[in-house]
Amino acid sequence: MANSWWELQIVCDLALEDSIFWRLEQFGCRGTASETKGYSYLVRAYIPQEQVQLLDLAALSLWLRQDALVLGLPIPTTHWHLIDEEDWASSWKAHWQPQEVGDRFLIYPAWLPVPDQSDRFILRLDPGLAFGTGTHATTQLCLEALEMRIDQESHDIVADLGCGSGILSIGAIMLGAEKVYAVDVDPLAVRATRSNRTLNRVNSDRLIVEQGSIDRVMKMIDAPVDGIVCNILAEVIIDLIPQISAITKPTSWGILSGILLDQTKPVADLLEQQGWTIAALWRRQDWCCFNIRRS
Ligand SMILES: C[S@@+](CC[C@H](N)C(=O)[O-])C[C@H]1O[C@@H](n2cnc3c(N)ncnc32)[C@H](O)[C@@H]1O
Repeated sequence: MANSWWELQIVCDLALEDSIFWRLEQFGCRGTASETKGYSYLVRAYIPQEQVQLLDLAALSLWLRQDALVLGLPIPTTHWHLIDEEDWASSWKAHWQPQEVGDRFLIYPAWLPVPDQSDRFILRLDPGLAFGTGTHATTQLCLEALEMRIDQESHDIVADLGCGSGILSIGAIMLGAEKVYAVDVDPLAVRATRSNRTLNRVNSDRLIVEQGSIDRVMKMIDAPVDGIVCNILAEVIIDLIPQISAITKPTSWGILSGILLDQTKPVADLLEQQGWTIAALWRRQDWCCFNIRRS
């Protein structure tokens, strides 16, 4: 079958959602969707056929079982089958619906007709193969934190590290950021952010997107930024913190998400060593989001 995808179906206890999403992301899954099935939860995830062997899928299933055992939760069942590209797109799209996030945003799948009126910012997205549909707690925490940080008067210049679909960059622009520098190591994320920029009619002078990480941002900017938003995993964030400090100024703020509850201490310790104040620590499910500032 040309351009085939593995569709993984995992039936699990609701409390396992976070650890399963984390495993699937680590494994390289490109799209995920979930729905409640009675007292259980059905997670669907997709990965290109050529990227994994059957043995890899068996190993993933084992990790998911072990995670559940460690957490003392019922063991999830994992099934997989091949589907073609067209079925992948329609299957995943059928499960993703518009969603209100925070007080200001309505995240809207690109393929649905836009409502005539809304008192929210309609953030249209086709994430393609990139992460960032707004359904994940870590993304929601960032959008809500951006609502608190940015307004039309603040004229903030922002860096979005690990932009995925571009959801946070576009959200920041809608709230009033003057300019956003967005980077991602994944070329598919860069492509998705650029096409979502067009979809939301954001000028390419205001949202500058390049492949890379914070060292790329250092080359893109001509002065330190006012704010940083970074929704990656704790291990990556820890590596990035010294460079984040280097591209910010004494009045800058930061929003760091994607950090599991039991990973907060090393992140907090390093931030404090680097002269950051932790203004607030928000939690949703097992995920935490640091709202930080320099002064
Ligand atoms: C959890 S997704 C976040 C996507 C989007 N910002 C959101 O909040 O929904 C993390 C993204 O970071 C990217 N990434 C991982 N390590 C990175 C690094 N060292 N520098 C830049 N991007 C990175 C991944 O490719 C992925 O697109």
